[in-house]
Amino acid sequence: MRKEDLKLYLVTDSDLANGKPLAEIIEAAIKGGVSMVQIREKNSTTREFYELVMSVKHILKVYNVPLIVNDRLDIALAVDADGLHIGQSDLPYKEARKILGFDKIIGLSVESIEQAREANDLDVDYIGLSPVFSTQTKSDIAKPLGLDGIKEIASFSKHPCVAIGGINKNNLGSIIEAGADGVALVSAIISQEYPEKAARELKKIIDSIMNEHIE
Ligand SMILES: Cc1ncc(COP(=O)(O)OP(=O)(O)O)c(N)n1
Ligand SMILES: Cc1ncsc1CCOP(=O)(O)O
Ligand SMILES: [Mg+2]
Repeated sequence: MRKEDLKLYLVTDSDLANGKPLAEIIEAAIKGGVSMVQIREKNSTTREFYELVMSVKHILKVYNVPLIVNDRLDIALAVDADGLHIGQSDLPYKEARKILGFDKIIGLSVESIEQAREANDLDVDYIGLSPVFSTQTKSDIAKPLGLDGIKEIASFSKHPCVAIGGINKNNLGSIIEAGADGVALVSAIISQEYPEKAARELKKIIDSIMNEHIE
């Protein structure tokens, strides 16, 4: 995985898609600049989750965008996904790595400074700083890390960092300024009438801030 893949990371939730097919939203979002996609289904059966991933897999392949499965190692294996995202209550990282091997991407959520320090002892591919702000999209969230939390974690973490939770076009710039390598979003893309336009707008903000820092 390249660090750049984390820049604009789409996390899906078909319950928030207003009835639109997820494949359509994903393709539009990729055209707008999404660089990585995680399929996250909290209210689906195993079969539905599997079939959903299979139905979008070819799109990600065509655009060469990594496909990550949330929570479910079995589904990640069954669909031969590029990787798996796990949190602090999911399968332990070491077990997931043993089964998936080092060719696959494994992302781990950290919900505190302490967990981010512990993650420095693991060879995860990236960490998800979760949540940065409060959000309606996920009910069981930890206390928001805020921009200060992102700044602190980015200063010592040896892993690429992607922030998640309550991110939109108005606060995204401050997260990149705080040192995150990217942002992961659900509603700011999935629930929009024009996901391509929404993604393009978000990508433009990220690029303008990152380019400022290079110059
Ligand atoms: C990129 C990214 N970061 C954090 C999370 C949250 O994972 P987790 O804490 O396991 O919560 P659920 O998503 O499983 O509800 C994520 N999914 N993606
Ligand atoms: C999956 C997840 N993990 C932490 S917050 C969150 C939901 C983010 O959704 P949104 O981008 O709509 O706030
Ligand atoms: Mg999880």
